[in-house]
Amino acid sequence: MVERRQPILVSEAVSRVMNYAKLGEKERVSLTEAAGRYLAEDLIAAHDVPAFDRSPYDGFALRSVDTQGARFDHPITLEVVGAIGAGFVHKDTVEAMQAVRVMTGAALPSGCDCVVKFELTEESVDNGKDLITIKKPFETGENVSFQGEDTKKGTILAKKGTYINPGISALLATFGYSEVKVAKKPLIGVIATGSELLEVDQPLEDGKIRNSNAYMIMAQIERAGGEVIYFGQFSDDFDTCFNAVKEGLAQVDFLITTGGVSVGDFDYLPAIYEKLGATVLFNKVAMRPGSVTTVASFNDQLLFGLSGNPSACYVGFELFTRPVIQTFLYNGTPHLKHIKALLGEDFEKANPFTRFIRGQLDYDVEGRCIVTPSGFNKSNAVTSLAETNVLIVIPAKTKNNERGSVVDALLVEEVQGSEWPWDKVVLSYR
Ligand SMILES: Nc1nc2c(c(=O)[nH]1)N[C@H]1C(S)=C(S)[C@@H](COP(=O)(O)OP(=O)(O)OC[C@H]3O[C@@H](n4cnc5c(N)ncnc54)[C@H](O)[C@@H]3O)O[C@H]1N2
Ligand code: MOO
Ligand SMILES: [Mg+2]
Repeated sequence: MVERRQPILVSEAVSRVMNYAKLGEKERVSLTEAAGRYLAEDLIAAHDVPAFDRSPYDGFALRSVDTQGARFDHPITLEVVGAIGAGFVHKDTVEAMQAVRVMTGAALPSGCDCVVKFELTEESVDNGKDLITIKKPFETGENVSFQGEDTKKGTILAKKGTYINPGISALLATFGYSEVKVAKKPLIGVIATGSELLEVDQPLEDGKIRNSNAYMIMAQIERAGGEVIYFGQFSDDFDTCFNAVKEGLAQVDFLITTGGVSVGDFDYLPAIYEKLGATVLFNKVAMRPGSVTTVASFNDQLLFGLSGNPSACYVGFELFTRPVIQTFLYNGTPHLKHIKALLGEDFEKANPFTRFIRGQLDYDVEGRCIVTPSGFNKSNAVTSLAETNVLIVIPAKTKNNERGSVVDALLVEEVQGSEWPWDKVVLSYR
């Protein structure tokens, strides 16, 4: 007799998995290696930026008070008493009717309170003295980049768990971090099961397919911020798969398998969990694709039994594995980014389960988000995944969802994500 599985709501399944999510360790890496990693500590401004008042232009620093009354027909003349490029400091205090030639980024000489661009001055030499004339008045503070105008010492600039994008790298360098404390990447093992699987470089044979899921999952792990250890593909043989899972588990933080989780004669994962003594958190979720997704816990590890069907495997990873990886990396918003969007075409099919349709996000001329299903969208589809950057949520039992209607959508390529989208995203029903 075939086993009858009891489906649970997607939100309930995610919450069961998240009960086992854990924070990872920290490690120090060089600033160069930190790009693309996640901060393990808040990034706090160690000093004001800029750290001193400076010139934003190539020109002359002077005292605004000296320019009062200057007009086109009544120019005033100042003596140029020094010249500094960026990186240098003019040592004397500038006195009345004096100016200092300053380049962009140079510290504002003491006594000066404004900068006049070269283009607004006329230069001359008289009796060996360098002079400039100015034909309009300037205000105090004009053309000055003030100390702390970019940020003040002590400001929290990025929270721990933030993805280190090029801007964060610039900030880390600004504050002198030659080494950065980042979240250690979780090590995630990948095992593909199935006697039908050919290696990628093997020619096609009758009844066989190339193993695409392993490569898809490895790329998903990397996109989610994890590190992959690939254990290979194994035929549907209980002992072979059991040993692969057992040995794999000993080396990783989390383990993903693909295939063999349903009720078929050669679907050995349920029996493997049993022999291992793992606790199955669920083995049926009210979602399509990916209803067979099974997650089990073993000691403090999680085993993700993703479906063999490519689209189901993809969706299972994004909904259940991604937030666990992102939590490990200290991201407080570990789930897929949730948005509301307009459906780009009619979607007629109804399903007893909530559907996560692979689609593409685009913007119309008014700037609205439009999400459109990507072609062939069955659970066993592989081609539609190539153009997927969003999962469109179609509520259970609804049909004739019309083009232009507002739907929930989850962005798979957005780094920072959502905190807990499931209260807002429509729930699944049996
Ligand atoms: N009687 C029932 N049959 C099935 C049910 C059910 O509830 N009752 N569920 C169906 C659903 S839903 C799905 S999804 C699949 C899940 O199957 P498994 O996770 O057990 O995966 P397999 O049986 O091993 O393979 C399914 C399918 O995927 C292909 N596959 C497997 N591995 C890979 C890979 N690495 N790369 C690419 N493609 C892969 C495999 O050849 C099969 O075509 O079960 C339904 N059946
Ligand atoms: O798990 Mo299956 O994908 O619902 O088709
Ligand atoms: Mg199967």
